Amino acid sequence: MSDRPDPQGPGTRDGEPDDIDLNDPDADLDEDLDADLDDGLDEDERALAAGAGAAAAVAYDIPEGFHSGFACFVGRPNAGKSTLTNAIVGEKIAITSSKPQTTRRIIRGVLNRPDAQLVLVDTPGLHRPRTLLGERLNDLVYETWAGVDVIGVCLPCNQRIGPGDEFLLKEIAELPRRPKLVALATKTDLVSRERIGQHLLKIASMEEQLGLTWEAIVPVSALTDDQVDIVVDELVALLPAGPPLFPDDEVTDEPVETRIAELIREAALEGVSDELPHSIAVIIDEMRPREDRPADKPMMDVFASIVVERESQKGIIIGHRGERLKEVGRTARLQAKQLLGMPVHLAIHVKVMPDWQRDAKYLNRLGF
Ligand SMILES: Nc1nc2c(ncn2[C@@H]2O[C@H](COP(=O)(O)OP(=O)(O)OP(=O)(O)O)[C@@H](O)[C@H]2O)c(=O)[nH]1
Repeated sequence: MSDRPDPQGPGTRDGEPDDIDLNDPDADLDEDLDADLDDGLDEDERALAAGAGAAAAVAYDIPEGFHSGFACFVGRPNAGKSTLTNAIVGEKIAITSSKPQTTRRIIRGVLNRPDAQLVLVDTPGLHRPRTLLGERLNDLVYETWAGVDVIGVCLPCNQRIGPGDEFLLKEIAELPRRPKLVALATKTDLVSRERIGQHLLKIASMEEQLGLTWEAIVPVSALTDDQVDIVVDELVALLPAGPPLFPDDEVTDEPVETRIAELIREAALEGVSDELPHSIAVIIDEMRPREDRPADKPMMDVFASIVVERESQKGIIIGHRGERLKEVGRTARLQAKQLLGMPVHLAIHVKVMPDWQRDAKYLNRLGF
């Protein structure tokens, strides 16, 4: 797993952004802070985790028979991969959205158990590339598949298995080093037991049809938390023996700026349609603790940009009299507050990077 460049960083603002301050800066100031801000990592552990990344084993007392490794979920757009990742890790790490193909980044979630550490990687969906962004995302997917120990193939019960699923599995079957495969019949809450049964039979028949082997076939609903624990058991059982790869108090190695950017993008995606979801990216321009705050009442200033591809899209994001952008800001601010454990002052600009999905310079700047 290679560490990708951090897309965030101060000083990236340019152009003539729209600047709408969405905050009532004092709204949160008097609330008691109940979150513990100390993440428990000492400097050495932090350096190890940040510098050496996944390759580094962290020195702990490792019980006999400990297993660790990487798993990822694949499946057609909207198959429920991100939702399942979140259900397993138990904290919101990957954004979920009803829009297909909104997962763009690789995000690792780390599940720690006494006997094992499971590192989950969330990938973009594989699709026919129409832009440079599409090509780069596909490369990222193949790279991820080649590096994991187990792939959970998500086949939603409420949709027939079709050419898209078969294409995906053929691609996996052709990998030079094929990870172990587990079939996951997702979204069981949406269909009858009879339909689940038929779906499982169809999944089983794919072994022969495509020349692959399922190590397990598990029906699961991430939404109602039905059988999520069984999915974890099956994935863990397929990991190689080895020490933990990350400190055991770390849920994800995503930089906090990236997580906040994703929260803003998720809020911005709510209620937009057609091509717009794919045109939205978010940059954190700057994030710094407010200076004049008492030590026991810290506050974070976050300056972010929502990037779109065309002027007309800017208007949609901002909405009538800025109402839509205000709502995006409010939603994202509350979630960022929860994530950081302190009040957040969030200022969002909307700016246009014309056709950024096709422009190498913009893509580099956005971290793709
Ligand atoms: N009823 C039901 N809905 C689910 C379940 N899992 C996911 N969903 C919904 O399905 C939609 C897509 O879920 P995601 O987890 O974003 O799907 P994804 O496979 O990561 O999608 P992409 O990012 O497009 O690849 C969302 O509206 C989820 O709420 C489930 O177990 N049951």
